[in-house]
Amino acid sequence: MTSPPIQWYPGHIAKAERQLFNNLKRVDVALEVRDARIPLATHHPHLDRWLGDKAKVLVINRVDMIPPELRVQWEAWFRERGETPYFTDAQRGIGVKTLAQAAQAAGRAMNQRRVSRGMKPRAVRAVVLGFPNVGKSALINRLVNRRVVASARRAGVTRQLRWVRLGQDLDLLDAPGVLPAKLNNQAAALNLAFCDDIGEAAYDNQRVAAALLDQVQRLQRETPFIPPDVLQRRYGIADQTHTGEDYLAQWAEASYQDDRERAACQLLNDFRKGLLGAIPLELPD
Ligand SMILES: Nc1nc2c(ncn2[C@@H]2O[C@H](COP(=O)(O)OP(=O)(O)OP(=O)(O)O)[C@@H](O)[C@H]2O)c(=O)[nH]1
Repeated sequence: MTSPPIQWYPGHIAKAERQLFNNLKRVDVALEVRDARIPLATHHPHLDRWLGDKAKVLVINRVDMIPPELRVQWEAWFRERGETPYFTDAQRGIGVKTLAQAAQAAGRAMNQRRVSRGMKPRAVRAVVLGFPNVGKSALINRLVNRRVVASARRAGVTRQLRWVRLGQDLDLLDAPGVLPAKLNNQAAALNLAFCDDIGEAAYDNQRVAAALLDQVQRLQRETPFIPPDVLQRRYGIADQTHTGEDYLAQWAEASYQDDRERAACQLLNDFRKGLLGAIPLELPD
């Protein structure tokens, strides 16, 4: 039996979980950042339990990497499920102002509780959370307007954790919380690997690249969101006629003297940088 294409390092996961809980203790609101290409795979199934009664704001980042019509569909899909998604392009700062307002509004309940207990209202404390590479740091930079100056450290806060004041009523932790990988879903894990959102995992580039090609070709056949010639335009080989593995082999032979590892890395890199265009890998059901 062959091993699954993705494997995690348990030590890294334990460390990520410890850091995450450490961050969560200190905040009122979590901004959960997902990747618009794979908004389901970038959700951690335990997050809502970990958050308990803390407020959550759902951020779908990299909105520039999916077609606009799909954004409309995802928006409706999340709203049907009682969630309000905030779409952002953290690289260009799009949607970030609205997001900051939503974070502040989400923390209002905390202040109402304080006031009802006779305490003074205080600034809402927020943290940005998400899987590796979904754009957490870019989003923090945009939220703080690239001001890297941090406000005073609070007592009891670990040395590395600093708060940045946004406007009058919102304090943001200047370091994001990284969600640990979930272990038991290889289909979601492949999506994370395609997008490089998986962090400390070991995987086989050639199998992952071939699986990406299979998935792109399936979505080309089944949906209007991926142009039928997206691979041909870049690699010069017709799209629909091969399995992912055959496609990779043929392209490696034509362009890389049969070096499939190089071809696989190039393909993954092209996809991750958006060089194949806006290619979503998940669609709302
Ligand atoms: N096209 C596009 N690229 C983005 C967007 N947000 C972030 N990026 C890019 O994605 C890459 C990763 O972004 P980071 O902000 O470092 O992601 P992160 O979640 O902090 O990553 P880790 O530190 O690995 O957990 C960078 O090259 C960013 O410029 C976005 O909305 N659109």
